[in-house]
Amino acid sequence: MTLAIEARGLGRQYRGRWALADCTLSIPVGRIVGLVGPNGAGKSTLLNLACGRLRPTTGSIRVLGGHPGAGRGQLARVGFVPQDTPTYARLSVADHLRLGAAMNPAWDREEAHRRVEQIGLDPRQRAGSLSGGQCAQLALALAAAKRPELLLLDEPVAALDPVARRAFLDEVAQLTKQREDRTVVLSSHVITDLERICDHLLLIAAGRVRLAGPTRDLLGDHHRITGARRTADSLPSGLTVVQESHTARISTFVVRAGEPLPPGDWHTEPVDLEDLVLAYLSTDEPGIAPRTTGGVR
Ligand SMILES: Nc1ncnc2c1ncn2[C@@H]1O[C@H](COP(=O)(O)OP(=O)(O)OP(=O)(O)O)[C@@H](O)[C@H]1O
Repeated sequence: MTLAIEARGLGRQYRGRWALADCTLSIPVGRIVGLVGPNGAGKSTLLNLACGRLRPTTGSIRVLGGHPGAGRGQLARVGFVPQDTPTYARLSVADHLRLGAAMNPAWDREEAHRRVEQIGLDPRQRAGSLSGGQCAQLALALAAAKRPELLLLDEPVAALDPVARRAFLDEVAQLTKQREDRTVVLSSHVITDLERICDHLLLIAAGRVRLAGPTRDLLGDHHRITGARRTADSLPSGLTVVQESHTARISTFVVRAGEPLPPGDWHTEPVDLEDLVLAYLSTDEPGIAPRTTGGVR
């Protein structure tokens, strides 16, 4: 099976400091991947490694079976919109479309014009006079019209107003419906946005992969347990305790379980994506990691 992204022991240093370390992951083609993590976690670094703008310090990364950025063929298969959505200030919107058409063999002219019209941009307007949100939308329209097999979007909706954001996310979902071998990776801090469209989660914290997999499986595996105050050791064995909190009388745990939890004197409920991400990020302090229970089942 060809993977959209496959990394083995991938690491990247900036001036001797690790931005990403020992990153091993596999992302199948055809997924919409939500890339999440706190500020400075290494998300942009990973996306830059995947498109070939950065080279690894250690390990390897393959994208659609090839080396990132290796030659025109590979570049044509991958679209990347960085966080700062670069456009050419002195060129007009129409110039950008012409440039896109000249540089991309699979350019979809109709799609590009449709998007620019939909966004309401004046083709004669120079990019330098567009608002931040309009610039971001132009960059996204260009990336989509390139019709890449893998689209990497670094916080694409951060600058968009709520209506534009919703429309954009719907368009991203459409992109993968149009072509089932198309993969989209988008980073965002707004988990509810990701929850709407993503079917795969990649959670990075402090330069390391903390959680990865199909969202449905991850949500099915995790539960919130609430009951009378107790220690994690009194829970059934084999659970991974991701997060725990206690009041004087009540204990709450977010746990990962490979199979359904046995009945007990506690209340069990599912978690949503935001609960899950926050639970993993709550264990982000050095030395605190999820642990496995060893109690009697
Ligand atoms: N060009 C650079 N030179 C030095 N350090 C860098 C450089 N780019 C990133 N870093 C550092 O690498 C780490 C990871 O940064 P990165 O931009 O990948 O994080 P991020 O998860 O995308 O963050 P954010 O959510 O804030 O955009 C941070 O500590 C950052 O300061």
